[in-house]
Amino acid sequence: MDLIIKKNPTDLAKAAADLITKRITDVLKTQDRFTIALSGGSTPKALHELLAKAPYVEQIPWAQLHVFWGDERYVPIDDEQSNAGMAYDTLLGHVYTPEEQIHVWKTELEPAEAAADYDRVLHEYFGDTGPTFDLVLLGMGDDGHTLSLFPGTEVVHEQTAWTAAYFLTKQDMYRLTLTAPIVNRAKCVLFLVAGPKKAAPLKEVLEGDYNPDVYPSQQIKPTDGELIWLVDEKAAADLE
Ligand SMILES: O=C1O[C@H](COP(=O)(O)O)[C@@H](O)[C@H](O)[C@H]1O
Repeated sequence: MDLIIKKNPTDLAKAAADLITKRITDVLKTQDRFTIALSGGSTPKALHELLAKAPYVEQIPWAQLHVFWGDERYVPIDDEQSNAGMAYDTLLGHVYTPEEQIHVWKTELEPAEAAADYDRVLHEYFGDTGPTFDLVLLGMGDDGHTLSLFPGTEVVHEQTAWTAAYFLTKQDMYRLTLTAPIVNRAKCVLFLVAGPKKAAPLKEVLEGDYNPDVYPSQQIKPTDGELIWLVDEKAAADLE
């Protein structure tokens, strides 16, 4: 595991943009497509906005990207809570990645059907064995959740299925999410974490006892891939 600490959210977004650009260009030297899973939340917005501008917008071969989302709120894409909607507004609406390479969770279906549909697409795309995404971008909530793996939910312990849909009582909404089994087969997982509210959960996730029911982010440990935590100084404040 690599831990990289940056001064503030602006420096963090720039470091993430540099790292992602380098990884995409390096990987595309040996294969013709790059598969990325985006996340939602506040932290990726600044990153997306940066990637949509010079120099990154010219450096990244957008047409070779295949885009998925780690999780989604069960809302229409034009709802302000939609992770895909946010990504289109801040990034995908400003670059050229063919629509058929952008895989949005189908929130027009019933939640369980939307999860089954995404699972089918992912299995068709990656096959049933071997590595999955070239890069998964993740955030971590103040409560230690990542993806839509929230504390105290059964999906945190999913061992087999690649996707799940469930009703998240505390938010009064359905959530659609990838699970640890598929994310842990990624070639690289990059967490982006910023702000003082993340300090206590980050310390527990990285330095505390293993307790994924309370800190679901602890479930993310790629089997063969890299794990990078890119955090700002405020989020890192409690670390040893
Ligand atoms: O609910 C969500 O939150 C997490 C963390 O978001 P942040 O705003 O604290 O950065 C995010 O990773 C996830 O995709 C999203 O659905």
